[in-house]
Amino acid sequence: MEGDEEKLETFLKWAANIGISDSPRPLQSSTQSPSSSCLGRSLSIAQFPDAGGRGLAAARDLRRGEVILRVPRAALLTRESVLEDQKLAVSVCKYPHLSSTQVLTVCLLAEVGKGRGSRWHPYLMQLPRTYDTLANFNLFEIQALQVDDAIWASEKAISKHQSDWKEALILMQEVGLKPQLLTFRSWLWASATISSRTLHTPWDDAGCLCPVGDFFNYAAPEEESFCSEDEMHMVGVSSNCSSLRAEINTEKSNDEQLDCNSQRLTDGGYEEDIAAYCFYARRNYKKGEQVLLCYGSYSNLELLEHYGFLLKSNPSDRAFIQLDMSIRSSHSWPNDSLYIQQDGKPSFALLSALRLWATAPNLRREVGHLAYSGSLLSTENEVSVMKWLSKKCQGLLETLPTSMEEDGLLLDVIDKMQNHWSPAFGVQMLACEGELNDFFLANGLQKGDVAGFQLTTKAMRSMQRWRLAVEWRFRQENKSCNLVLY
Ligand SMILES: C[S@@+](CC[C@H](N)C(=O)[O-])C[C@H]1O[C@@H](n2cnc3c(N)ncnc32)[C@H](O)[C@@H]1O
Repeated sequence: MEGDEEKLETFLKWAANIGISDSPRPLQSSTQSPSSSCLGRSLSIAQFPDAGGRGLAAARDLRRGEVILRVPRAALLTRESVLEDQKLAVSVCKYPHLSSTQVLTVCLLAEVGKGRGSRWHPYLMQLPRTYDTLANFNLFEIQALQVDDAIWASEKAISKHQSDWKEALILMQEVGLKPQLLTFRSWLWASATISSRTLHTPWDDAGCLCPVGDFFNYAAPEEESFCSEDEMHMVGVSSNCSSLRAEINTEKSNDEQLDCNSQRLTDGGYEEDIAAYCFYARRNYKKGEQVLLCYGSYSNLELLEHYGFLLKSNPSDRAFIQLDMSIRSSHSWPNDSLYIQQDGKPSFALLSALRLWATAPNLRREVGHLAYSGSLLSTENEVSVMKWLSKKCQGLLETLPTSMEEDGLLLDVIDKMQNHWSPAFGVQMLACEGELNDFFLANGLQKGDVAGFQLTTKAMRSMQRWRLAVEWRFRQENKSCNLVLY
């Protein structure tokens, strides 16, 4: 059996043979000699323990806008490419009510079922075995999120996956998937692979699995970058970016080309004219730095739901607060625009809505245009809005079962348990005994088990998801505290 390193080596060789390349210039197939890896000219594989684990590093200094990876269409795993298998295609046609994503999920499982017979076998072999997306959370891990909205989002994610699986089961049985691939567990694995790794394609809204292109870890969009929710996300890289693309041809000088490319609006997209997925450096990188991709703008809860991680510092993160009917009926902002930002400031819409609500009803029409354009209405109005917000956040913090300090301590304890157990932090453990006990109970363990580092792989994975839940609520509490201070 191949180890992880051998699997990766086999995969990179396969990728080179199929035409995936990080060469700054397109390779001519006639002059191309077989290579042992598709990487090494612009990118290399590296480990980034605090920023996504396995990822891509700059193999040399990279300039913003330069092409760093091309993945030909033939390498992409899509519904279309898998359904070249006629038997599978005939079966899929019988179930037109299944969504494109459900069909891609079945396609992925069908390829896994082919084993070495799959043309993507080396790619499939190095995919993660497990995921930490919300749908994979158990009851204990979901409860650890503490905030109702987040608990509800997790339950919704699980029931959606269950109903998708049940609907697709008949197709999976018809195509003769092996019993272990018919299980809900396998469905969850395939769905999480698709949710966290697919890229947008202009011809299929289910997107594609893009070998090597899916090694890029995530960076949140920066304000000055052009990446926006509509333009790009892991399942939504701009479909029109080929029209913005500077030509990758040999006529232009390198510098001219780079200047053009730096005007690009996205850092990746499928390019029809060369039939390849192309990736560009979104900024300058020094050799060895991690090269990141913006999958889109996501709150931490959305990142958890679709990708199974969250960011310590996320400009798109938000905390929602419950608004009474009287507030909701006094403005016309959409509900999802009313939140507290990462820095604890109310969003533009929330502040505007509260300013209107704090105005006497008979005066609202008169000052409406000022409130909607973001203007302060009066000092008195502003003070009452801020007092209301502060009270609301304080109330929210008080309703949570744990305080921010306790959660900070708990995160510290979990980190130590994940790394090296030491009796020295037994005192700390006592402070978070309640939830720690619940973790041990949920995993059928005795507290003593951790002392000898005998936690099972399953318990370690559960601990990782529990940590994500605690960190998520800690960051929510942090926003509310910041607002109180603000
Ligand atoms: C497209 S894959 C990126 C490559 C992945 N690290 C791998 O080893 O195959 C996306 C996954 O990488 C991880 N990831 C990406 N960016 C991350 C980040 N900034 N912090 C933590 N995890 C990240 C998450 O597990 C996410 O679901």
